[in-house]
Amino acid sequence: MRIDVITIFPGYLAPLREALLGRAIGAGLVDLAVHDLRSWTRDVHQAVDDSPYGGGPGMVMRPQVWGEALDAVLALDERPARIVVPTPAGRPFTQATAQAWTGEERLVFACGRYEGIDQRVVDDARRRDLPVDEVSIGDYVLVGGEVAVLVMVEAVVRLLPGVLGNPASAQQDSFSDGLLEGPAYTRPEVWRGLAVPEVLRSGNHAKIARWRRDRALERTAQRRPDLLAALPEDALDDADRAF
Ligand SMILES: N#Cc1c(-c2ccc3ccn(Cc4ccccn4)c3c2)n[nH]c1N
Repeated sequence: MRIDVITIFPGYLAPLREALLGRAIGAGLVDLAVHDLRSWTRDVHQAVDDSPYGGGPGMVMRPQVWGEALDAVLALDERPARIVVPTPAGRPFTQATAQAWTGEERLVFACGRYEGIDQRVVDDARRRDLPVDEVSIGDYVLVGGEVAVLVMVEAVVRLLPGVLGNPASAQQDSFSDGLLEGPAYTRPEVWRGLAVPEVLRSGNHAKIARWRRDRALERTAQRRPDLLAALPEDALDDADRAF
């Protein structure tokens, strides 16, 4: 997978070259290119924003600069690309989104700042039949799209074959089966008077699996009843319902 990020703060994306993601890049599982939007400005001030039509607070990012930047970056590679625009007004980015994007050959992230990017940039891409997703990572407001791109790239890349040491980790993720993950424990057996639940030390794998499922159901019911309500009919078996 090739990932391109266009931003006025390239340094914000430096963490993508660290740790697990850095190793995925080193192993050739991911190609990452970060581009400074100001490279496509033509004025001495390298202006990327202007006042909003209709008035209102803040500034809006200029369509000319973004249009030229996207055209140029898309032309760098012939692989078909999905354009991703983080925005607080976007559709929710979820584990299902991350899973779906693992099938993409290329993702091009457009990081806005100020009050966002002139809408015509997205409209123009869509009318050229380019796939464009306007997505939000959560119901709070950030200052720009860069942090959202860090989140989304990590969520997608960790699912790519060969990235995680143990692929089962991704299968047992929170959300992967529609439930939150239950509690996890490691040595020592007793810590500050708190013991690891006995069932986890029993060696009885059926009982352990049941206990873990019950804890996941319990935690999901307590913290995210919306996820429980959204589960498909056949997602819970009789043992689950008995819980
Ligand atoms: N994903 C995501 C986001 C963002 C986000 C993403 C991109 C931009 C580009 C500019 N701003 C600031 C801004 C503030 C107010 C109204 C519009 N825009 C962004 C915020 N905020 N919260 C999320 N879950």
